[in-house]
Amino acid sequence: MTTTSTRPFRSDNPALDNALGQLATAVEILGYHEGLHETLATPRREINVAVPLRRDDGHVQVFHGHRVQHNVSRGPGKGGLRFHPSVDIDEVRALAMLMTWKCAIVDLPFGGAKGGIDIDPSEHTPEELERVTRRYTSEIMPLIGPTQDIMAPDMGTGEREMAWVMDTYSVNVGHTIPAVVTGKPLAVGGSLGRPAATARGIVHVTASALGAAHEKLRRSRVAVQGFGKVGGHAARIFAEEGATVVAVSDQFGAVHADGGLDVPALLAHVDATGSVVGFEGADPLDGPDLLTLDVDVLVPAAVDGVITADNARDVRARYVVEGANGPTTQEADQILSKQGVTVVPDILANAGGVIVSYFEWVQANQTYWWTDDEIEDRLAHRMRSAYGDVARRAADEDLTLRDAALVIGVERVADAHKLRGLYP
Ligand SMILES: NC(=O)C1=CN([C@@H]2O[C@H](COP(=O)(O)OP(=O)(O)OC[C@H]3O[C@@H](n4cnc5c(N)ncnc54)[C@H](OP(=O)(O)O)[C@@H]3O)[C@@H](O)[C@H]2O)C=CC1
Ligand SMILES: O=C(O)CCC(=O)C(=O)O
Repeated sequence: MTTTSTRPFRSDNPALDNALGQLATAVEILGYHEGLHETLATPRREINVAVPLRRDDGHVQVFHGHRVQHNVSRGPGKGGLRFHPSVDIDEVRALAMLMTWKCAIVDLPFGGAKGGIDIDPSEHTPEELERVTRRYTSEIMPLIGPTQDIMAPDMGTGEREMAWVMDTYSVNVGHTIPAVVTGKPLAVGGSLGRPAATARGIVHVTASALGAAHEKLRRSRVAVQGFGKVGGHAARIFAEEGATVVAVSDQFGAVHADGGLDVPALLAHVDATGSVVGFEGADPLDGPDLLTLDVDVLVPAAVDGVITADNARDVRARYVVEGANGPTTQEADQILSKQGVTVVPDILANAGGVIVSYFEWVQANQTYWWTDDEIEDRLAHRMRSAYGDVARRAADEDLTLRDAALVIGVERVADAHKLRGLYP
């Protein structure tokens, strides 16, 4: 199903326009009226804050921070904090909307939220990043909390930043509140399994998608764009599960080995040098060329908007499993669908992270900690059953996996609004 140029709720920002376009598609399939569409398209709460930073050399630079709670009808807002120079309010709105559908698809008692600061972490010392993180947290204090809005890592942030968020919030409240943020270090109430959870979930849904076509993960050839928290763990776990990881990339370039990369050696190379580039035993490749390699599975796990109308026809992978949020434009999605490429959409494929964040929040609220096996089994169950729900809906209604996932997520959120009395 396509959306028309006359659809309501558009944006000049490509990421937000894409997210609004996806919502419009779901609304059209579900036959919702415009008032409900507008409710679902409109962020519930937003805060924009100035984040002045005293640099180590004494001068002051002001960054811009945002936190958007797109929807809270199913529970508190949930979603990551991004540090990237491209962050603006519209990008954060788009990412918050994706979180709403994602949490609903995997049936978590959360709404969707996201935050970000327009800062390039690679240009700052840990001391500067700590001051920025703490100032941002103080500025958005009125909006966040363990029953209001719970942060987690996203691009450019990690366990370290989450510990600073938790500490700043707790110091302001007067006692330690681990459940205000997930993706924390284990020593301050983090959960086993969270660092690799998004990647593990990606591997589970890839196995499910291949399995549905009687194909095996261990016979598949995989390319991964991005080698950070999602892409790095994904490449490692794919290789551990017996798949052949033929290429990976980061912002500096890509490496390719037709017979398969030695992923542990590559991880060690990145630890030592800061990039995949220059890894011995692999050929250099231009970053964008990774997207059009002849592989079974392509995992975009870096930035948004990388598969577009310009390169979608050149994609030779049979499965695109979206580790990143919003890596495929709507036009590209339609091209891939016509080419018979199975796209496992972001809101399903990368939900493993927020699932284990939910487990972390539950554990923090109970102050009782689960084992690795308990977390892994529960993650596997949720990912595989969500994949089953989406695949069944797609088959029953002749939809792509993306449209089926959107329809399930949007419907669950709309049902919550209806049950709470907003709509007859
Ligand atoms: N972290 C999580 O739990 C979740 C993350 N996501 C999504 O996954 C994506 C990646 O997030 P995450 O791994 O956490 O972020 P990280 O910051 O940990 O890693 C990002 C990676 O992308 C690379 N990169 C940046 N720009 C490009 C580019 N133009 N081409 C190729 N690679 C590039 C970076 O390269 P370099 O190392 O050189 O900087 C880095 O390897 C984002 O879209 C995020 O929203 C989704 C669900 C959960
Ligand atoms: O773990 C979380 O709460 C959210 C992770 C995230 O930002 C995402 O799934 O995009």
